[in-house]
Amino acid sequence: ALHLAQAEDGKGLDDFQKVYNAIAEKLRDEDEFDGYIGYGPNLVRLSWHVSGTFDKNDNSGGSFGGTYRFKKEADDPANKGLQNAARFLEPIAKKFPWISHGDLYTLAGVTALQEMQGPKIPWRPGRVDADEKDAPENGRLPDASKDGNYVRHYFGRFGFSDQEIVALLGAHCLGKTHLENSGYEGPWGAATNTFTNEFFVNLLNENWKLEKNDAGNEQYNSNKGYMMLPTDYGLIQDGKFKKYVEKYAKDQDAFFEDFKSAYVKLLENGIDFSKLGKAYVFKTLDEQDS
Ligand code: HEM
Ligand SMILES: Nc1c([N+](=O)[O-])cnc2ccccc12
Repeated sequence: ALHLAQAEDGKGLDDFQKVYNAIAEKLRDEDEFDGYIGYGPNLVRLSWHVSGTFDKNDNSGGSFGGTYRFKKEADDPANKGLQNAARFLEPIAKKFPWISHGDLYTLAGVTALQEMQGPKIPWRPGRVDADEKDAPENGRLPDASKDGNYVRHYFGRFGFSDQEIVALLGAHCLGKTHLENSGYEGPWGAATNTFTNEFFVNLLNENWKLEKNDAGNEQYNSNKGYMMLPTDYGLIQDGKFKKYVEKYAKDQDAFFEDFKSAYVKLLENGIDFSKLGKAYVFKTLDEQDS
């Protein structure tokens, strides 16, 4: 059965907004990380990796139990590089010991997206820390060397449509690949910490060359120094995906709307929130300054 959400007792919007603000202020303070990209993209990747282990067939994995805190999950080779995000969040967890790890990891992704000018992401608390025995085994996260059909099959495990898959991958407008983490490198120039639809614009506008990188892996590079993973590139090789790439390249608002829905679905997979009230929508730091 689905995990029943149990919100941290007595905690409401103001309490979670305080956690949001602590993360957002730390993001602003520590802006030099990763060549001045900052921690935002890394936090978004963490929120996806803790959720992407979900398997609808037995409702195992997913964000509910916060099991990324155990080495068994954190040491998954697919999670290499996310130690930075975990270290970033340690003082936040200490300052707010009442928040569950699953809620912290997902709230951190929401905070990072909103502070990087992304869409407002409705968020619900109620994930409850589980034991190490509940941590999913390694190998549930996707392989970047594959093609569009692999991506469709992979996300089928979560019940995501073609449109949801393309929208989700739009998060690759953020940050970069690091050879020492994943065996892929770049882009430096185009790596950003602002959430836009440019991943889709790049995919359609650049002329991509398949090249072997310094780790011996093939990736697509453009003469402007942009890069795409084989799985990224699969979105324009596959006609059914390509029409959504074109839609989002033309209409950033449509991308924001569809990304928001697919990202919430990703973070809430496997959890029954029906006993909770409506989702929280947090104010950005800028909205609170004025
Ligand atoms: C087919 C599915 C996916 C594959 C194969 C994939 C693969 C990768 C790889 C290899 C990296 C580079 C990691 C590194 O070297 O540091 C990366 C980074 C990233 N991914 Fe994905 N990813 C996928 C889906 C997603 C989704 C669904 C999201 C979020 C909704 C996401 C968000 C990110 C972000 C923000 C980064 C940049 C991290 C940083 O700059 O530290 N990815 N991804
Ligand atoms: N910035 C990125 C791009 N890009 O086009 O700028 C493409 N793919 C990526 C895959 C993972 C992380 C960042 C990416």
